[in-house]
Amino acid sequence: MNPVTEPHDLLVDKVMTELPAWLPAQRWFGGKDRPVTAVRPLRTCVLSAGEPVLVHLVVEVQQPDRREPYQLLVTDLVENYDATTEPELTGRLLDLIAADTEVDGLVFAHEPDVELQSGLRGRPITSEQSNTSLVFGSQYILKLFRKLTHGENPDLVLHRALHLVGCEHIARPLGSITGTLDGQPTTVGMLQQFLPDAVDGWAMATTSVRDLMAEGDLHADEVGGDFAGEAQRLGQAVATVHGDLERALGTEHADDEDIERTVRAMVTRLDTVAEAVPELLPYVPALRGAFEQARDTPGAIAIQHIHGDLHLGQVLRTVQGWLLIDFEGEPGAPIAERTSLRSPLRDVAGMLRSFDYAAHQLLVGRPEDHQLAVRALEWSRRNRAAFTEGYAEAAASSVGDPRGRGHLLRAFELDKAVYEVAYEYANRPEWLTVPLSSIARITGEGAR
Ligand SMILES: Nc1ncnc2c1ncn2[C@@H]1O[C@H](COP(=O)(O)OP(=O)(O)O)[C@@H](O)[C@H]1O
Ligand SMILES: O=P(O)(O)O[C@H]1O[C@H](CO)[C@@H](O[C@H]2O[C@H](CO)[C@@H](O)[C@H](O)[C@H]2O)[C@H](O)[C@H]1O
Repeated sequence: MNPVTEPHDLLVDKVMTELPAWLPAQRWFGGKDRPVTAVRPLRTCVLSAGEPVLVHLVVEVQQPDRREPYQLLVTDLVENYDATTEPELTGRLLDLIAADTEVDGLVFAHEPDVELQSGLRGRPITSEQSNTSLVFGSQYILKLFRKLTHGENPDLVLHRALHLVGCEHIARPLGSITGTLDGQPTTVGMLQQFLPDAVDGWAMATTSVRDLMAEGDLHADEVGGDFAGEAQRLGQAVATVHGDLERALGTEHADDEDIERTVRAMVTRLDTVAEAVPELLPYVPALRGAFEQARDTPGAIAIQHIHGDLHLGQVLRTVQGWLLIDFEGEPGAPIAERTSLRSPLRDVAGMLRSFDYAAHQLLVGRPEDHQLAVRALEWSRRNRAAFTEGYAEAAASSVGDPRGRGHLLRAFELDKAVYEVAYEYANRPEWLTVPLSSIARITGEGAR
């Protein structure tokens, strides 16, 4: 007699056949620039066996040059099988975390001293991101990491460490979901305090840029939506978080070997990206020169745990001030790099890049508009200066004033721009001009 095929087995079989076509259409899928050659299931956890079925699935996505694990939550309730869009179903995840329990090898836990309200529905946030986040009531936000990295996710590790030293610029970590990847316990979800009134820095900054662009004869400091005061406070917040990370997890000084490794990594990334994106090729010699100059930075270079992918979309303005979110590092970088000790100037560089992005994204599709280009540069310079000023005011002694670190800061900024070239090429090709035009400006004009 044939064994009875359970509804969840049928569902998983159907999902597996559709994934090669479905995955590349998802914003969070990191391999959109190359074909999916196969998808195979790695681990299945049945959270509900029927009416409707809810299955947590870890799959390995195979592409010509890589094999990467991704997390999915699937159901037979909706046609595309994606359960994360179904608030009634995702509420179950919060209930399991609140109950501190284990289902089929998936461990749901709340943080010590945290008592959670259960019975809430989990609605997905609408902004398009690298992961999928669900909001429960006005209290909690659960991030389901899409591409999985073995072990504890740095987002959870750094949030916990910062919470323990009383950091005021993060959302409190409240719980986690841990699965298993190749036998290693691996974070698949993180629950945090949700700030319902928060506005992200990108929305605020681009509103300010639009205000300036709309006022033909006013300068950035004269228009109502001037952002410089916020940029300065943001600089202070970032420096404070760096100080808190240093207190929580320590700091070291980079030796010659560390610096050499950093320069080599920047050059290697440049070569890899230039091979894939021909538009970058004309800038390779100047970029290589800028990376090699980083060796000449005078004085000791402090290294520590940092945010790793800091930009205006990773900071939230709340009534209490600025919060930093998403300490996962660059989604495209290897985990060893994302968890290594690095100069906090990398975060400063990331944020400086972001001011440049906010100013110049309005020029996408209208590169000939000289007047707008001048105004964009004015906005960017004003806010970059305000941010750096704020950072210098609050920086702990080991980090100090970024303005005294010209070569290094410039190299980090250009390295980030190279990363962005790869990111835009894979995700938003029409935005490729944003990092490319910055590279042209920075390498053409020298350090600003
Ligand atoms: N604690 C929070 N309170 C309010 N909104 C949040 C919070 N954490 C994240 N968000 C919102 O969710 C979005 C995605 O969060 P993020 O951690 O950056 O996810 P991803 O890793 O997918 O980029 C943010 O841009 C922000 O708008
Ligand atoms: O998904 P994440 O937020 O972890 O980060 C990735 O996506 C970002 C875009 O959403 C990308 O950031 C780049 O674009 C931003 C504007 O959309 C800009 O503010 C950043 O400065 C720029 O780097 C980020 O690089 C990528 O890792």
